[in-house]
Parts: sequence; C-alpha cells; structure tokens
Amino acid sequence: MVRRGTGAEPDLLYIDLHLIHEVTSPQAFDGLRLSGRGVRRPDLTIATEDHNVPTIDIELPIADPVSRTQVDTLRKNCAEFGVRLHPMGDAEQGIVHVVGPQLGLTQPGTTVVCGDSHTSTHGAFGALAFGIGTSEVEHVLATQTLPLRPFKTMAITVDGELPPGVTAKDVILAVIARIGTGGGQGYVLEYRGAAIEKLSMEARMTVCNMSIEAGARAGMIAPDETTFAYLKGRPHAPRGEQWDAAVAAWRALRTDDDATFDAEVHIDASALTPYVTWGTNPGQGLPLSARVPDPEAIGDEHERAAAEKALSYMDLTPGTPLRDIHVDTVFLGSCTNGRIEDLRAAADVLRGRKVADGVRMLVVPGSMRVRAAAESEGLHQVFLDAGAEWRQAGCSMCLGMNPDQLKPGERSASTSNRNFEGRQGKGGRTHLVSPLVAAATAVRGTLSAPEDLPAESSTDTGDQA
Ligand SMILES: CC(C)[C@H](C(=O)O)[C@@H](O)C(=O)O
Ligand code: SF4
Repeated sequence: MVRRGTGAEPDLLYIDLHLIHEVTSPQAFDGLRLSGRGVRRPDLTIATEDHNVPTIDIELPIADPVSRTQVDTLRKNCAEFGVRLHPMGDAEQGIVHVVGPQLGLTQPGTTVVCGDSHTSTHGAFGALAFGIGTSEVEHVLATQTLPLRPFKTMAITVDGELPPGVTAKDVILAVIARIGTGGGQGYVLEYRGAAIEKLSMEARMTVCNMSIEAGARAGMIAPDETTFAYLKGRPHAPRGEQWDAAVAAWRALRTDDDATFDAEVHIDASALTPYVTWGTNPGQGLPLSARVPDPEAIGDEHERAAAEKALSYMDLTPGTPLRDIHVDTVFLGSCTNGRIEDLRAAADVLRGRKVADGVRMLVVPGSMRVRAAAESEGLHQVFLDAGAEWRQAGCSMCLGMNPDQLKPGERSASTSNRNFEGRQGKGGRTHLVSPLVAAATAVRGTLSAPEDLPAESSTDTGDQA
C-alpha cells in the first residue's frame, strides 16, 4: 500500500479550527506583529482564558502578576488581531477543550489545532486534532495551514461491556498502563470496539484527551449517531439542509472494515475495574484493588528505577493496599473530567454524604456553561451540602497555574490527566482517578470506589408528601 506523503516533503494541511489560550499564544502574536502579518482566518480562530484564571473572586483583578500579564496580553492580542475571545466571567468561557466541543465548533473530519497537548480531546468527534508548539501557532495564525508528515496508525480495540462503576477514565488509565507513556509515540490512536461505541461523547472526550499521555499526538473515534446527536443544534453546528449534507459526509468517515493498522492493541472491557495511579507518570496505574507495587519485582531495569523514584516522591511503601492511601485534597475538574456528566456522576455519590474531616474537595466545572448546567440541576448544592467547594471555570488545580495548588507534601485524588512531580503544586502528590473514585475518596478520605462506602444514612422518611 502506498501512503500519500511518505516522501521527504510534509503535506500541507488546511486548519479548520484554531483554538487559542493565554499560555502559548503571546510569542506567536508577537511574531505576527514583528513581521507585519495579520491573522489569516480570524473566523476560524477562537480564544478563551483558562490556565491562569482564578476560580474564586473572578470579578477582582488577578492578584498574581504573571497570570494577570498572561490574561491581559491575550485580551490585547485578540482585540488587536480581531480574534473572538471568551474572557473570564463570560458565559462561554472555560477550558479550551471543553469550549470547542460545547459550541459545536469541533466537528467530524475537520483539522483542529491548539498550542496545547490535550487538543487530542477533539478527536472524540472523528476530527484530526493535535497540540502544536508556539512557533506553529504563529504559522497557523499567519497562514491557516500547517506542514505535517503522516503518523503511523494504532488501533486500540476495547471489546465487551464495561462493568458498572467502570468509566472512560478507567479505560484510558488501563490503556496507558498497558502500552506505557511512550507506547503511542509516532502514532495516531483510533479507539474502537463495542465498549467505545457505547460511550457518550463526553466519555469519548475523556479517552481521547489522554492519548497524549500515552505519547501519541492524537487519538480519534469514528463519528456515529452519538456524535451527530451531540452536535445537533449546537451554536456552530450546521443547520437545515446543511445539517443533512454534513451528516451524510460524516457517515462516510469511518475507518473501512478491512483497514490495516501499523499496530493493534486489544482490551477486554469486562475485565476492567476502577484504576488509580500510584506513581508520577500516567502509565504508573493499577486497579484500585491492588497494592503499591514493589520495585524489586519489576524486571525491566528502567521501569524499576522509575518506580523507585516515583515511590520515594509519592512517599509510598510497597505492599500498601491502594485503598489505604490517605488524601487531603480531592480535585474534580479539568479538560479530562470537568464536564456535566462527570459532575453528575460525582454528585450521585456525594448526595446525602459528607466529605471526610480533614479533606478539602474542589469542584471546578470545565466551563461556565457546565457550571450553569450544574446549577440548574442543583448539583452545586449537592457539592456544597457535602462540604466541597464550588468554583468558577478553568484549568485550576489540574496544573496549578492559578492559586489552586497543593502545598508541599499534600496528596490529592485528582480527575485530571497528569501526575508529574509538582504538577499540582511544588511537592504535591497526585493520584489520577475517575470522578466516581474522586467522590468516594472524598467521603472515605482514602482512595476508594463508591462500592466501598456504607449505604447512605438517609434521613428522608418520605412522609413529607
Ligand atoms: C500550558 C499548556 C502548554 C499545557 C499543555 O500543552 O498541555 C497544559 O495545558 C498542560 O496540560 O500541561
Ligand atoms: S485542564 Fe489541565 S490538561 Fe486541560 S488544558 Fe488545562 S492544564 Fe491542560
């Protein structure tokens, strides 16, 4: 089979959607200014403030001078170059990877880029979506194109049915534990199989979001009825006849049944259980029912050394049941798990229960729209009644570029995607978990699944009616 573009020259891709945030755009705009260029397609470019924004007191000026400068610079750049911006407090503001899909901007068959590694999220729609560096951001701003060499292809087939309580987050943590943080390098991953087809769009985004944590630039899922139903009626989705034509074209995008891949991985969904990470990269994960691994038992020298280093940073002893690990912080949010279904799942666990003494739980919706939806369903009240904090939208403690950080030595259960050393604050320790595990952990104070919780002590006698 001859593959187009395998020669020395890269292909030149036209970019259908360019997402921008405050962290990776300032030098790109500076570059445009220096060379006297404008933004080629402001209509295909959209910006939001997410990384540096505080999640409380957002009506006040940003206290941290670095964050304030980042956000002010984005505002100035967007005004000068005519780029649509959703600033802090705006009804459409939020994490860039939550905002694009919810506006219906992310569509099947399109090319989506952003100066952000988790752009892979948008692949859930059957888009080719990947993160780019700041010089590439400048290139796309100036030309709306990007030179690119083809990737290798990897099929990740998740067959069977997920057991109750096992979520998209557990699927992707299990995938990364299997193939490793370098396993996807050079590949675009296609997630397929019965268990993937059954996932909602939000769950598919959770899976594709973490493709980058397996080393892949992008991950995708074939568009289907679930995709079309999600998109229909969204502000930027096609309408009327254009909608019908679009759906007809999108239906043709699926991978052929007889397609071959450069690599294949098979996972049996029915064998999966809730997953948590014990180490300092997203591949260092195990079923919640397991124990902290013993580096001595790891054959591969490299992996053994990495495990030793990780356990020392995480202050964990081999053999400790993962369920016995105490946390002091629970973070529910991020572009991995900060959508309305994630909040609903966690609220279902927390309803009628309390966050354990000594545990702080932060609930940070992925966007202002998610926040509004949660409030209209009363979820915020469930979180507040349980003793959690209900915040404004942004990246928040996913990486702590705002005041939401772990203190040195603090330990979190976090629904985000990276557990690197210091990721959530200098000296902080992170266990990556699903929203269900996050909520149950908040109640028990140690890493837990909802099934570990005693039945709700309901005071509702049902005689009010
Ligand atoms: C700040 C940004 C460049 C970074 C990324 O590329 O992913 C961030 O979003 C992250 O999650 O670490
Ligand atoms: S939520 Fe986290 S992973 Fe997502 S864009 Fe923000 S910092 Fe990056």
